[in-house]
Parts: sequence; C-alpha cells; structure tokens
Amino acid sequence: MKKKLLIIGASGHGKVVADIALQMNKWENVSFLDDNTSLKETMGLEVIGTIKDLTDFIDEYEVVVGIGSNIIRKNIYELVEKMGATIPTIIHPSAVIGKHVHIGPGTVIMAGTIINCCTRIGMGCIINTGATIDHDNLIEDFVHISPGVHIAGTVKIGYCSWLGIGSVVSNNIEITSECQVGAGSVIIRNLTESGVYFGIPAKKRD
Ligand SMILES: CC(=O)SCCNC(=O)CCNC(=O)[C@H](O)C(C)(C)COP(=O)(O)OP(=O)(O)OC[C@H]1O[C@@H](n2cnc3c(N)ncnc32)[C@H](O)[C@@H]1OP(=O)(O)O
Repeated sequence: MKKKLLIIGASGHGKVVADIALQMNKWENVSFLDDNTSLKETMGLEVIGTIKDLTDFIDEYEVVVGIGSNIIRKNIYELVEKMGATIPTIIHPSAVIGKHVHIGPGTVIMAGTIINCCTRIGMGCIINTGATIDHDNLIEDFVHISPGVHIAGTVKIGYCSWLGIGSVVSNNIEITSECQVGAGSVIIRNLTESGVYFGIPAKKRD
C-alpha cells in the first residue's frame, strides 16, 4: 500500500472523497489534481497539478477519481487504470457493509450508507450519503446512487446509470445502462431502454 492518496477533481464530490479519505486514516498525505490551475488548495489540502501531471505522481500515490459525472469519471478512470495506477476503494467508517459484499476499485461509499449481504458493486461507482442497497444487488461499473436512495433486494443497475436523490427502486427490478432517474422517483417496473425517467411511478421522458 502506498502512503499517499491523489484525488482527481477538487470540486464538490472530490472534496467529500477527501473528507472520507482523511477519516479512513489510511494515507499520510491526501492531495488533489485539478485542471483549474488557479486552484492551489482546498480544505487545507494541496492541489499539486493538473491531470496531465499524473505520470509524475503515479509511483508514489494511490489514485481515485473524484468527479461526479459518470461519463467523465469513467473516461478518467480508464486512463488512470491504463497507466497502471493503484486504485483504492474509499469507504466511510460509518458505512454498514454486510457479508459477501464485493466493492470494486475506485468506488466511493459515503457516510451512513447500508449495503446488505451478497451485493456486488462494480468499479468507479458512487454510493452517496445515506443510500441503502439491499441484498443480492448487482450495481455495474460507474453507477451513481445519489444521497438517500433506497434500493430493495435483487435489483440490477446497469453500467453508467444515475439514480437521483431520494429515488426508490422496488425489489427484483432491472435498470439498464445509461439511465438517469429523477429526484424522488419510484421505479416499480424494469427500465429496459437507456434514457431519462422520473415521477411516481417513473415514466420515460419523451
Ligand atoms: C451530493 C449531490 O448533489 S448528488 C446529485 C443529486 N442530484 C440529483 O439527484 C438530480 C436529479 N435530477 C433530476 O431529477 C432532474 O430534474 C432530471 C435529470 C430528471 C431532469 O432534468 P432536466 O432535463 O433539466 O429537466 P427540467 O428541470 O427541464 O424539467 C422538465 C420537466 O420535468 C419535470 N421534472 C424534472 N425532474 C423531475 C422529477 N425528479 N420528478 C418529477 N418531475 C420532474 C419538471 O417539473 C418539468 O416539468 P414541466 O415541463 O411540466 O415544467
């Protein structure tokens, strides 16, 4: 394990990632890379370069992508992985994680989340504050589960999908890849086509 952590992206999501990393007490140093060259520090942590500088740091630092957009996070994650970086998982100490839960590299699990047994979460995901994910779920790569989402048992969320804040997914549902589910929506049927859905029950936007 390397003793330093580099977070790519020093905006809102990146700062929460840093906050969790500090609480994990695992790294001696936490710093950022950000393409905003006027930003030199945030939260008392240094911004030591832009993404182009990553090669200079890759041997010394573990690297996590702290960017909220699924597609941007995925593209940068793939670049970082190709460069051979060590990519950790970031898990807030207050998260409750059941037995036989698998969490992929680069995934960030935020404060107050509960993930029940036998759930698999892919790489580069965000499981945001206070979300609950019940048993036997499959959360594919680069998904974002927003704050306060509740997902029942045996649900599958496809690659790069984003569940909006406070949404609810009933049991045995499949949501295909690249879906965006609106804030406060309730999903009671499978979402078989990529697109934007919202409402109670959620319907696809025309
Ligand atoms: C820590 C963090 O901050 S994590 C981030 C958390 N953020 C979220 O979860 C945001 C989720 N985003 C949403 O819910 C958005 O409203 C989206 C993506 C569903 C749609 O966004 P847009 O494409 O900008 O839609 P827009 O705001 O123009 O609304 C279009 C119509 O849909 C309706 N609508 C939009 N979202 C919703 C919703 N969640 N539920 C019900 N109706 C909605 C609007 O009222 C509007 O209706 P109207 O045409 O009758 O006036």
